[in-house]
Amino acid sequence: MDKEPTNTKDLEKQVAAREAVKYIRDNDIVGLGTGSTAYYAILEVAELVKNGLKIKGVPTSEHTASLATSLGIELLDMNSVEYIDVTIDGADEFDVQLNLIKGGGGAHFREKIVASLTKKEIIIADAAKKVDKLGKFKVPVEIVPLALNYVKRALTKLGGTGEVRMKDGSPFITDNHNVIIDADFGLIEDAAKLSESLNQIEGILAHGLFVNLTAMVIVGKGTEALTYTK
Ligand SMILES: O=C(CO)[C@H](O)[C@H](O)COP(=O)(O)O
Repeated sequence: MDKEPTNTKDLEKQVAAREAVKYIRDNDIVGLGTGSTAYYAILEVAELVKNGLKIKGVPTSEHTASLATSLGIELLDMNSVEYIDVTIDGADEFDVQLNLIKGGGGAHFREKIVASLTKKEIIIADAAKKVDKLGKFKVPVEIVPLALNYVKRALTKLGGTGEVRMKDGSPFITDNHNVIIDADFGLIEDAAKLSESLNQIEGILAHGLFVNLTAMVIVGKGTEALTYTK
């Protein structure tokens, strides 16, 4: 990925990232998201650290951990913190309630734990991610491979259809050594209810519906940052 944006969408991601890092304070523990938008936030955090800001980062994926380390950001394991002050992450969709679909990059399990530990979860996105109802983007469901067929049938019972995510001809394997089904539930009328139902299915490690975890969404629009709160 280029450090400097080469198109409007990336420029808007950078604008949102620059606005989001304004919420970081000295000595904060900072959750570091995953994906092409969170990438710009990590670059901004690294720049601030270079200029003297003292923070420790908690990564949401192996990829983010290596990127952050390579940029000189000191990291903590999520098991070693009781809370995280601010997390900056991306999303695949968000609605006016600031509920999200995440997991396009397959990192939603760690992203959800980090979000749950976080006092201020800030989502950065480009304008195209805002929807009236979640669900055009399929809901990523991370599944322990042994339970794949059981979970597939349980998803069908809930009205979800979907295939195992593939990469280069083989199933995509997450950082936690699991597989993902991208489940299509159509447009989702009640994200909280669907989230609860998915939480009940044994064999699902985490799904990509994030309900009531977000404090703020920041969207880059041209050179301006628009902030959505509840
Ligand atoms: O949830 C995620 C990864 O699991 C990402 O935040 C989400 O997929 C958005 O990615 P991008 O910023 O590249 O559009």
